[in-house]
Amino acid sequence: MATAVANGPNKDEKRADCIDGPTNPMVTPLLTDLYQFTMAYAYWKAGKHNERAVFDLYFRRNPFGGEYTIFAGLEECIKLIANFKFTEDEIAFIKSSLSSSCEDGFYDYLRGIDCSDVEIHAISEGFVVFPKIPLMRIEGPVAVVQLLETPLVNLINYASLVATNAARHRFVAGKSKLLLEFGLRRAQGPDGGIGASKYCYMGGFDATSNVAAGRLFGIPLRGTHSHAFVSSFMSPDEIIEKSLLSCDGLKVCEDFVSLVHSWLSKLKWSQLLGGTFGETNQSELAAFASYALAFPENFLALVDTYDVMRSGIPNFCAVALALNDLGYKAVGIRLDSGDLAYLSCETRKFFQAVEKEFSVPHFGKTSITASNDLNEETLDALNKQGHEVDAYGIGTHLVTCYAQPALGVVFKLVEINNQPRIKLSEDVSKVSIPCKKRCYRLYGKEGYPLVDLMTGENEPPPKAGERILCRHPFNESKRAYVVPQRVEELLKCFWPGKSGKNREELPPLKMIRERCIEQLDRMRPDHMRRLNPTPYKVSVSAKLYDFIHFLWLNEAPVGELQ
Ligand SMILES: Nc1ncnc2c1ncn2[C@@H]1O[C@H](COP(=O)(O)OP(=O)(O)OP(=O)(O)O)[C@@H](O)[C@H]1O
Ligand SMILES: O=P(O)(O)OC[C@H]1O[C@H](OP(=O)(O)OP(=O)(O)O)[C@H](O)[C@@H]1O
Ligand SMILES: O=C(O)c1cccnc1
Ligand SMILES: [Mg+2]
Repeated sequence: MATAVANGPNKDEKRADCIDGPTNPMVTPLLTDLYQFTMAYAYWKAGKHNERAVFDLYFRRNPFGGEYTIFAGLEECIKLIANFKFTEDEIAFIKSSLSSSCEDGFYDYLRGIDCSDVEIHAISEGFVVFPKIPLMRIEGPVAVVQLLETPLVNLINYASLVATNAARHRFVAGKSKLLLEFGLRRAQGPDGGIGASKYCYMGGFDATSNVAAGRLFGIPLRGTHSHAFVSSFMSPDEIIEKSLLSCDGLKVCEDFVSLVHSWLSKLKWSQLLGGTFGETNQSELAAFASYALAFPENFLALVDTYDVMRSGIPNFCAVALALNDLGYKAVGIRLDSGDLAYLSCETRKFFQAVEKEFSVPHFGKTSITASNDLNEETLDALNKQGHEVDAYGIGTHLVTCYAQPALGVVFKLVEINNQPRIKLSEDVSKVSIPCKKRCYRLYGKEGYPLVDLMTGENEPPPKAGERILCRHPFNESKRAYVVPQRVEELLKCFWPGKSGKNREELPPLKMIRERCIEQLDRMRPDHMRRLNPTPYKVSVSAKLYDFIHFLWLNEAPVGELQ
């Protein structure tokens, strides 16, 4: 074990304490709404800026018509908090943006602030979460925490939305399918593209085509080729370098293209396949042969440029069989148009016939990737029809969150100077839940989470085996006694400020992904189904219920009828 240096922490300890800045350098203290600065000034002017405030960050409704959400984006929030400091340039810009009547003392104040006195409790990233439960509780000097509202909401909103979208696509596709995120070109700008790759991986995708995201986050990279590559070839005569070394390195095939041609003839005249196709497109054959020469160990062909069954599939098989002669195993094909259920089944039959006719073991299992405007509904339709797809490449609908463009994350004041605060609304679902709270997940005897429970900060925690009354926060008649088998505290300290608490580690992305998959597996199936899922119960303790309603009556003016 390393021994500590007398004058402070040793190198390892120092490194553990240092948190890099946000992935996107645009995430600075200026990435906020102007009104956060005007409020900060007004707090400062009123001498209120150091009042201790507690804000909850939460959302009101699960996205995509579902009953669950994946919490994502926390690491980037902590990276912002850890590095929150204004530069002189930024202060000069704020000064130029606020009224000239704002006093200089405010800018001295801004110069001095950071998040060393801010305390953040949060649910762990990758957890399944539900409406109204604080995902993060942010406590600190009111002016500082107010400045954090916009960037924190921004960092959580899309991250959680797209991670949930990915989890939902995974749910429909099934565990055995390979899911590839292909969305960069369609994402909402570079940050949308990078964020989509990170959080789709977190939500259960296997790989991305986004090279920058692969480098930044260590996400596995995968890809095929495009129609342009196929249509860029005119004929097999174009291929100059035709030799290919066998997989074992022991022999050289001097003319791989001729070998491919000979296989194409065998396919055409074979007993099982004869008559299913005639002349295939020769420029496509040239493209496939070239790709195989470039990547003999990773040959995957896009087969729909001209005609899937009459050209793409026979051409692919000819190249794959030629590769097989040299000891290579072709990876598979990608379908990017047409009826994906029908074409995948026909392709599978063709592969199985090739396996049988030419005794090529496992050829029937050659991988079929499908793409083209896929979304939850099309995946579901394919399942219902029956298909033979092994992998999906999904772009536009996944990364743009086409089905729902935003998760309504909000940031509400729940306490100031130890005084609970409430925000009332005509719409009960928008009434905020006051007080600095603790949150628990109560598990039932079958191991499923039963209910999430919010209590006041100082209430005794629920205990396994002890009956506790869980109440709907606003509906008097909805309540239930729960005897939890297990109790899990949800909010953990991710930024201790000056509290002296231990800080939770920020785990690597792969670990968050595993946690997310495990969390989803643990949910009761009726909460997860696509059609009419059962809402998960979110509740408050009896004491908190009484307090909410006391405060509500206290703050709401009594109407007068005339
Ligand atoms: N069997 C199927 N059941 C339901 N939807 C499917 C099925 N096969 C494909 N789809 C979907 O139908 C849509 C077909 O779209 P579109 O008509 O634009 O494609 P296409 O004409 O096949 O291909 P392209 O225009 O790219 O050449 C896509 O969203 C695709 O995902
Ligand atoms: O369909 P998405 O889910 O967005 O997935 C990514 C798509 O991007 C590529 O083609 P692109 O859409 O650029 O061209 P295409 O529509 O002509 O195939 C690829 O072939 C997929 O179809
Ligand atoms: O690798 C692919 O096949 C790919 C990548 C991005 C978009 N469409 C397809
Ligand atoms: Mg497309």
